[in-house]
Amino acid sequence: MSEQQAPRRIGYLGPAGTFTQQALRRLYPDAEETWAAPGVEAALDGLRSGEVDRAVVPFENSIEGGVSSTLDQLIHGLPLVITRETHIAVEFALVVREGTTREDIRRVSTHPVAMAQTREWVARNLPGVELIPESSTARAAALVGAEVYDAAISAALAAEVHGLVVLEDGIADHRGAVTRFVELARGDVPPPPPTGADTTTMVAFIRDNRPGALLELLEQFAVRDIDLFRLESRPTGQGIGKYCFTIEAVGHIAEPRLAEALVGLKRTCAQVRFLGSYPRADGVVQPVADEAGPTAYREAQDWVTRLQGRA
Ligand SMILES: O=C(O)C(=O)C[C@]1(C(=O)O)C=C[C@@H](O)C=C1
Repeated sequence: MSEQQAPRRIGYLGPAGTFTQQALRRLYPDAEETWAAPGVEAALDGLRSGEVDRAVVPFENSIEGGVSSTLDQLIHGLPLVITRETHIAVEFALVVREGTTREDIRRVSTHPVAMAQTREWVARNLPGVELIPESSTARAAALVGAEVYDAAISAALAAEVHGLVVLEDGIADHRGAVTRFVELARGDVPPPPPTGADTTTMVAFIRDNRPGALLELLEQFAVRDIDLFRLESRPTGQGIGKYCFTIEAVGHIAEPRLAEALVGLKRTCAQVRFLGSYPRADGVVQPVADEAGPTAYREAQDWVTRLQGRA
């Protein structure tokens, strides 16, 4: 079996009981060797150093948008690529030590993305409590067990894992929130074959900030009939106003239109980082106009080749 089919060891954002662990179980129902990393950065460091062969981390939340801690780790450092994704419905519970009542709660902890999704509920139901961010919802739960906090906002599963009880269930501000998780591999792993329902993720650093620079970048996709479904700017860390763009497009690098768009980006941007082509979790196939399909590209390329007198 190739390395791509059978990764040996898989890292994930731990400890046990995170939503990320649920994503890992969905992606690897029979995983034998897993490693609960203490944070996204540690999980990706472990992947880069070869300690694990794949890492599963949160990437985007339907309420909060891109998970900055993950995006920022992918922008710099040894290249990593996304090879798969999955969506998990996030349902939060307020978990406490046995015997704790609402009146006892002073300090509540959770992951910042979970905090953003439950802030209104907390303000309404636990006015005046102190909210403290932790590296994951399950770590917050573990620290409730260790009596560092009075309550955590986590998956109900985390209560079970860390010897706590659920005081309130279904506490989200917005029903139906979903988090998208990705499986990452080291940058030399080739993309999985195209399925017809694929996503390509990349990061572009524009050369200099001038009028029309972003439009020029977007043109690479527009003229090739490529649908973009997420465009997010992140600071490069190189000074105020220095940003790069995370771009997510419908299609696979094996398709000529996507490959050409990447050629265009590479020519016109200061730097481009390819973050993978992989199957969409929802399997939705978006139709491609005839003139942007592989046959049109092949015919046009053959025509140019003939004109060049090379065929
Ligand atoms: O802390 C966890 O349990 C995670 O898996 C992380 C994470 C995230 O980063 O978005 C996952 C889902 C929820 O939206 C909140 C937190």
